[in-house]
Amino acid sequence: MFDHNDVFVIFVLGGPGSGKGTQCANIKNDYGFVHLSAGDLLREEQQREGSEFKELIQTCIREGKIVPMEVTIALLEKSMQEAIDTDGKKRFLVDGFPRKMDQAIKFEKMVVESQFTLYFECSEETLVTRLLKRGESSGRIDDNIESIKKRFQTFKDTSFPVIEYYEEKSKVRKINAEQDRESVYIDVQKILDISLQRSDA
Ligand SMILES: Nc1ncnc2c1ncn2[C@@H]1O[C@H](COP(=O)(O)OP(=O)(O)O)[C@@H](O)[C@H]1O
Ligand SMILES: O=c1ccn([C@@H]2O[C@H](COP(=O)(O)OP(=O)(O)O)[C@@H](O)[C@H]2O)c(=O)[nH]1
Repeated sequence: MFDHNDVFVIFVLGGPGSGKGTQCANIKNDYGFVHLSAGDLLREEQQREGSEFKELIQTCIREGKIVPMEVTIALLEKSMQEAIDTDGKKRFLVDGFPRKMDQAIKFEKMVVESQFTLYFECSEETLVTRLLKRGESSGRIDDNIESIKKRFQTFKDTSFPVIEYYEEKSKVRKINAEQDRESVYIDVQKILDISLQRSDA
């Protein structure tokens, strides 16, 4: 368990293809955050020789389902500890997580409380266009129309309630992710500049 006064975590949420990874790369560059994508960590674990979770992860990702939280939380916590041990880095973007209420509760109880959630809001029409385009080169088993529809359903039924939960606690910073990449990043920077100043104070 980390102390939230010492380890600073921002959750980055939004529908599939809303630009979470794209904007996290910008933030990592300019603000020195460690970027931890839950989806990337799961894909790495799925490729890892000897992993007992290979099939479970592959099936969940293809079907747009949420991998049981124990697996994802263990991967996130391990990566956080490694970043702290090797670089002394203590600011984390946790991208694409928590996607289910049980994950949110467990992570904040067992790992660290989040500062706030950046929420990239975008229409399904825009998301589907971006994901199909990404699918031309991503090689991802879930960037096809059948998986995309399932991922949208999971987002609405399972992940959106997490955003509502944090909204009730006034811990959501919403961004219009419909705009071009540069405009989205301008809005991201405005939010971060205000929030980081506050936390430095
Ligand atoms: N603002 C934007 N406008 C148009 N395309 C975008 C924008 N942001 C990201 N993309 C593209 O859309 C796809 C999904 O973005 P990505 O950052 O991978 O989203 P996520 O991590 O939320 O799934 C990628 O191919 C990315 O290059
Ligand atoms: O905490 C997480 C994050 C991701 N995933 C799985 O990984 C997939 C891809 O997630 P990622 O964030 O990489 O991509 P996105 O769908 O947001 O484009 C999801 O559909 C889930 O099946 C999961 O099970 N738990």
